[in-house]
Amino acid sequence: MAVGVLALQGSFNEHISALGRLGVKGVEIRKPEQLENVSSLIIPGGESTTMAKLAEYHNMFPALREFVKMGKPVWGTCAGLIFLADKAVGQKTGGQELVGGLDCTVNRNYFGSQIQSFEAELSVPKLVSQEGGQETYRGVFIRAPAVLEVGPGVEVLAEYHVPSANVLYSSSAVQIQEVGNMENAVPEKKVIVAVKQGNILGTAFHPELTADTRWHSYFLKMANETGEASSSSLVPAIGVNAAIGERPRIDLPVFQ
Ligand SMILES: NC(=O)CC[C@H](N)C(=O)O
Repeated sequence: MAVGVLALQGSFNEHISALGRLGVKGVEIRKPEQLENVSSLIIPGGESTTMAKLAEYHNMFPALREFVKMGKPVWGTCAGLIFLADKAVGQKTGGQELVGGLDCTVNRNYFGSQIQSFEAELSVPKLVSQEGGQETYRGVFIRAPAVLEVGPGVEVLAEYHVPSANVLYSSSAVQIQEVGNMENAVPEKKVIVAVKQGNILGTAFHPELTADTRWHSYFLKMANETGEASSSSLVPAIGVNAAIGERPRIDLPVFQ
């Protein structure tokens, strides 16, 4: 069965294109009944409050919760991670509905506003042990969330070392302050940016915006392990530098 991509708002086209590069068909999901035709689902990045309003308007929440509860593989990237978290802080007044299922607390805009978006090389040992390729993964963080706390069943797949110049003083409010004076500098802090709990995968960054398809391949293998996804999903990852002898490519965001 094809992989569903929630297509209410955000980077669903980019996910579909990344799946396409792995030879897998992504199906746009906009209505609850369309979830019956897919065995796994990607919830893209975007803006979670807007996405939640659209999901509510289209009566998607009960079907999405049911999908997660049934143990079908679901991957949330950025806003999608917020959707899947059991708890989110830093929400707009009035809050927003969440799908939940992932035993963690996220901070919606942990790293600050849009202009504080960044890219970073992440250490991803689990991903590399399964997918191969280069040791690090280049995460694109766009007004990104971070995971503040995880429950016992949640595996941490990647952490980001917040540079000591950008010290986060509060975990519940968006507050990144520049430290001009080294006397005030506090030690580098780590925050969780990729998690897995059973068949739920969450990444605070946007793998759909880079040419490195290892996270998509990782998710497809999760989906295949449940025995429900189409066998065509079993294709190797095309990680950056994965091909022997290939010169390192500059992994610019990909819009295809
Ligand atoms: N790039 C993203 O998906 C950003 C998510 C954003 N922080 C939100 O609240 O929805």
